[in-house]
Amino acid sequence: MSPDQAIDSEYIRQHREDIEHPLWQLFMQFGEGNRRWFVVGVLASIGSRFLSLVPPVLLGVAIDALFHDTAPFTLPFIPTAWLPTTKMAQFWFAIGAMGVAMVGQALLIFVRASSLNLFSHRVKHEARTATYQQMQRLDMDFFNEVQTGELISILSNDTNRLEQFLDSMMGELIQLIVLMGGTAVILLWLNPQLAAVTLLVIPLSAVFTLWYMRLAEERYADIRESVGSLNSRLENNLNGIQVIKSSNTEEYEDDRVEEHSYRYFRLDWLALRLGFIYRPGLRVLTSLSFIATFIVGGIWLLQGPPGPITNDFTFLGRDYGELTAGTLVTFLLLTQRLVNPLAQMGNIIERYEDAKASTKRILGLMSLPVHIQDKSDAVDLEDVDGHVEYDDVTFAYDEDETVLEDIDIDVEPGETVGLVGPTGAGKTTIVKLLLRLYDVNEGAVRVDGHDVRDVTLASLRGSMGYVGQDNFLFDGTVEENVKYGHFDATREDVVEACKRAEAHDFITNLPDGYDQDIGERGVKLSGGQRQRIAVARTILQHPSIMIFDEATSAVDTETEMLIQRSIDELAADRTTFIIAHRLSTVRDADKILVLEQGEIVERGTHDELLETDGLYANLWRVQAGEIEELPDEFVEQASERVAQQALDAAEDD
Ligand SMILES: Nc1ncnc2c1ncn2[C@@H]1O[C@H](COP(=O)(O)OP(=O)(O)OP(=O)(O)O)[C@@H](O)[C@H]1O
Repeated sequence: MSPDQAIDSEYIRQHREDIEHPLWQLFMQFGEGNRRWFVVGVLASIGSRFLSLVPPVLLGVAIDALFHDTAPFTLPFIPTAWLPTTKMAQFWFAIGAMGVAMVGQALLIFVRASSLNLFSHRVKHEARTATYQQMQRLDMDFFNEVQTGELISILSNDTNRLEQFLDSMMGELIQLIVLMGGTAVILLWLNPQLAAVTLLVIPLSAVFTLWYMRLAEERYADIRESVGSLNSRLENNLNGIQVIKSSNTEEYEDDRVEEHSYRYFRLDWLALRLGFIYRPGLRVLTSLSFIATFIVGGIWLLQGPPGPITNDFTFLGRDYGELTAGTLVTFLLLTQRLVNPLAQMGNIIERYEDAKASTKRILGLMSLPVHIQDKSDAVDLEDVDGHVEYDDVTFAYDEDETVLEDIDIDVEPGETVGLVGPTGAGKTTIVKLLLRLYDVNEGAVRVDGHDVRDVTLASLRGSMGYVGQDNFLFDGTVEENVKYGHFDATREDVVEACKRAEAHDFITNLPDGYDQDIGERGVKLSGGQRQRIAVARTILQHPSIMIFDEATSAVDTETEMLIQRSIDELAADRTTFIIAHRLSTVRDADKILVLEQGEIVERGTHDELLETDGLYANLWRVQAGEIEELPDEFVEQASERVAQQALDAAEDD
C-alpha cells in the first residue's frame, strides 16, 4: 500500500492485517534491551523442565537395578565409573539425586518466573510508551478516523494481553517444548520401539493444533476489534453524559452499549466454544497415548513383544534387551507428565492468538506512515515577523470533495485579518493549513517567505497561538493550565498573562485562586472562564501570529467584551487571524475575507464591503436585525445552505 494513500479506516484495517509475524517483530523492536532477561528465563525454563524429568528416570532405574536385578545401575549422560557400586550406596545416591533435582527445579522456577515477568513487563511498558509517542505524531487524518476509545483499548487492553502472554504463557510454551523434546529423547534412549507408540501423540497433536490455530486466529482478531469498538462507545457516552441526561436517551444508550457488549460476548463465546472442542480433543489424544503405551508395554512384558517388534536389536550402537517393568514405569510416568502440560496447549494457543491480534493492533498503529512531519532539511523559523501568504491554495480532506479552491491571501506583519462566511465555508480549514495540521493539495502556505512544509513543525507551531471555541483544559490547577507548554514560567508571568487576558479578577475570586483545581477538562469553570484561561495560556507563549477561531461565540456579551479587549490587545502588535460569525468582532480588522463554499468571494475593509453590497453586507444586515431589507436571492441561498447542512448531518448519522 502506498504511504501517499489517504489514511482512512479501510487503510488502517488493511495495514494492520498486512503485518506479518507480529510477535517476532515486536520482540525485535522492544526485546533488545531486555534480551538478557529473556535468555535467563528461557534457560531457567529449560533447566527446570529438564530437572523435572530426573525423578521418573531415577525411579525406573532404581526399580530395575536395586529391586528386580533386571538391569545394571546406569543413568543417561553420566559415566558408569562415577556411580556407586554397592546397592545401598546406589539406593541413597538415587534418593539424593532426586532431592537435588527437586530443590534445583524449585530454584530455577523462581529464576524463570522473575526474569520472564521482568522481561514481559518491560516490553509492555516500552511498547505502550512507544505506541503513545508515535500515536501523538500521527496525522490528523488518523484521529478523524479512529475513535478515542479504540486508541485507549490499544494502549491499555492490547498491551496487557501482550504482557499476559509474554510472562506466563510464553514460559509455559517454552517449558512444554522442552518437556516434549526432553521426554522424547529419554523415551528414545530407553526404548525406541515403545517410544514410537508413545510419541505418536506429538505429530497428531500438532496437526490438531494447527487446525485450531487457523480457526482461532480470525476469531481473536475480531474479538480485539470488538473490544475497541465497545470502549469507543463507552468513551463517547461518558463524554456525552450531559447530553444523554438532558435528551432523556438513557434507554437508547443502554441498548447501544448492550449491542456492543453483546457483540463482544458473542465473539468471545465463539472463540471459547472452539476451545471447548480443542481442549477435550487434545486430552483424548494424550490419554490415548498413555493407554496405548500401557497396552503395548503390558502385552510386551506378559507375552513378549507384539507384532513386528523384537527384543533383540541395536540402535545407535546401543543394545536394547528385553523391556523391563522399571522401563515401563518410567514410560508411564513420563507419558502421564506429558498429558497435563500438553492439554494446557489450548490455553497457550488462545493466549497466543489473542496476543498476536493485540500485537498487530499495536504495530499497526506504530507503523502507520506520517505525512505531516519535518523534512530532513527542515529549518527553524526564527524571529518571525508574521508575513503570511496563501498562494493559490487548493485543499480537500477527502479526495473527492474540494474544501478550499484557489485561495490567495497576503497578510503583512502585524495586520489583523477577519475570516467570515456561512458555516462550512472553509474558514477553520484555512487556519488549519497555517498550523500545518494538514498539507495543501496544490499551491503553498508561507510564513515570512518560507513554505510551511520546509520549516520544523515545532518552530512553526511555536510561533503561533491558537484560541478556539472550546479550548481543552487539563485536570489540574489554574496555574498549571496557564503554564501548560511553558513550564518554566513564574507565578508573576502567569498573573501578568491572566491580567492581560481579563482573567485575573475571576481567578482571585476562586476559593484557592491560582491553585484552584479546575476538574477534568475544566468542568468546574464556566465556558467564558475557560476561554480566558486559554487566552492567558496563549499570551504566555508570546506568539508572532495569533489565531482566534470563534473565540467569543460561546460566551455572554459581557464576557465577549472582556475577551474582545484581550484580543484587541494581543492583535495590536502581531499578525492576527480572527474567525467570527459575529461580524462586530472583525469590524475593525485591516482586511476582511468573505468565504463561500471554499472560495474567497469578497475582500476589503468593513466599510468597503458594505459599499460592495454583497454577501458581507447581507450578513451584516442579518446581524443588525434588518431582515426585511435582505434580497430574495440571499434568503434562498441561506435556506439552501441550511437544508444542505441538515442533509449532511443526516448522512453523517
Ligand atoms: N476533518 C474533516 N474531514 C472531512 N471534512 C471536513 C473535516 N473538517 C471539516 N470538514 C468539511 O470541510 C468543510 C469546511 O469546514 P470548516 O470547518 O473549515 O468550515 P467553517 O467555515 O470553519 O465552518 P464553521 O463556521 O461552521 O466553523 C465543511 O464542509 C466540513 O464538513
